Amino acid sequence: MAGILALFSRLQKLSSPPDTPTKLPNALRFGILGAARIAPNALVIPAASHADVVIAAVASRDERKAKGYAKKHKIAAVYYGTGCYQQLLDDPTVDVVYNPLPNGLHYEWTIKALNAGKHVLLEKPAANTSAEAQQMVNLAEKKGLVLLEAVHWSFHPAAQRVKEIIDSGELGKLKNINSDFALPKLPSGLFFLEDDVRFQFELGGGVTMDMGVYPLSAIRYFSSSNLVTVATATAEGFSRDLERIDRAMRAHLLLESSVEADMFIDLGMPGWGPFHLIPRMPKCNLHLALEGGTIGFFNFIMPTAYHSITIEPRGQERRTEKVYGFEEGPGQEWWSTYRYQLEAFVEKVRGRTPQTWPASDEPVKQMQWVESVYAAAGLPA
Ligand SMILES: NC(=O)C1=CN([C@@H]2O[C@H](COP(=O)(O)OP(=O)(O)OC[C@H]3O[C@@H](n4cnc5c(N)ncnc54)[C@H](OP(=O)(O)O)[C@@H]3O)[C@@H](O)[C@H]2O)C=CC1
Ligand SMILES: O=C1OC[C@@H](O)[C@H](O)[C@H]1O
Repeated sequence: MAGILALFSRLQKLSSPPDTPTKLPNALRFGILGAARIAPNALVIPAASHADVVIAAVASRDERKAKGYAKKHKIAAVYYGTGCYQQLLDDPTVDVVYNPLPNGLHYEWTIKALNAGKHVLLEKPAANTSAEAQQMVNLAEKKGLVLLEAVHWSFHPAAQRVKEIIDSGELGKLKNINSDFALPKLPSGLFFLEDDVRFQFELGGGVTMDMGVYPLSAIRYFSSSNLVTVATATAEGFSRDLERIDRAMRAHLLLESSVEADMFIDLGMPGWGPFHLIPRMPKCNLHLALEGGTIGFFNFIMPTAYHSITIEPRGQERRTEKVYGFEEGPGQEWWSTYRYQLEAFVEKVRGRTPQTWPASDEPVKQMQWVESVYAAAGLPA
């Protein structure tokens, strides 16, 4: 019962932070490119509990959408119509650009934002290709600006606790990683409709671009290993663009230090039973096999709502951990992965040392791995 009450309390605080400090006079001013669905959860709500972040501007191609979004989220400056994204970049009062545009536009608008002298919080995946990602990383470095690909889950204390257990050596050497992230196809189209940006090739669609980034980054993070090769990859095409867009992907990866990994991702798992009418449960699991036992990490992508870390040393009793905060470090148990990520991002922009920070070539590796999966599956990058 106490667990259920704690869960509801966290969920309530996730959408409505209990701590909304007065903003600092010189707080960082963020501008959002596009009235994207993800921006409220990934930035606007987390910003409410950060004294050093103001959501100052939004740009949307559609005037009504722009004004409605700005009103709903209390954003003072609104740009709309043709050229609105560039107008936001030209706004001298904007310090940081949040780029949640469709994947295929990440490169263009991040390069433009960096050239306009803005720091960039960039939605995943960073770009269309690893060559583009490399150019973005190089430009940010040259300009002395912060560029972060929003791989938010790795900022959460639960993810870091799992890594700590692996690195402690308690269970010996890591041998195998299995990672699933899959959502059901629902008759109502509750998750993704067929015209979603995720299914459009020209906009950088495909499940490996969209969801693949999570298992692939997790495999890299927990193994601390580079990719040797994608041994096999099998795609299931999206019905309207079978040859170019993957709705689901299964891949088997061989890594350095003899670690092997499997990933399964799906943007719309068909239901089961008569006429596939019974929806499947969403999947979001990590399973790690080590020489001396296993670790299961359930819900590694949205751990704030609920997660569990199950450690099973061979021949010994299983134990379960749940980690909603750092023993020493920033955070509250209701902080979302996005809030932990924002904390680190602001620390970096302010020239302080964040609790954690990815290596600067992470977005490049990310795209190399995505490219390798597509190549192995015989699909165009
Ligand atoms: N970190 C996370 O947990 C998540 C990350 N994402 C990432 O965020 C990004 C956006 O996803 P999501 O919010 O679901 O997408 P949406 O479709 O809701 O938003 C994308 C925005 O891009 C703008 N846009 C510009 N050009 C186009 C175009 N040709 N077609 C469609 N939209 C266009 C639109 O803004 P406007 O019309 O207002 O100008 C639109 O609102 C993706 O990169 C995705 O991978 C998504 C979900 C979760
Ligand atoms: O967190 C997520 O879940 C569903 C995906 O389609 C989305 O883009 C991703 O970031």
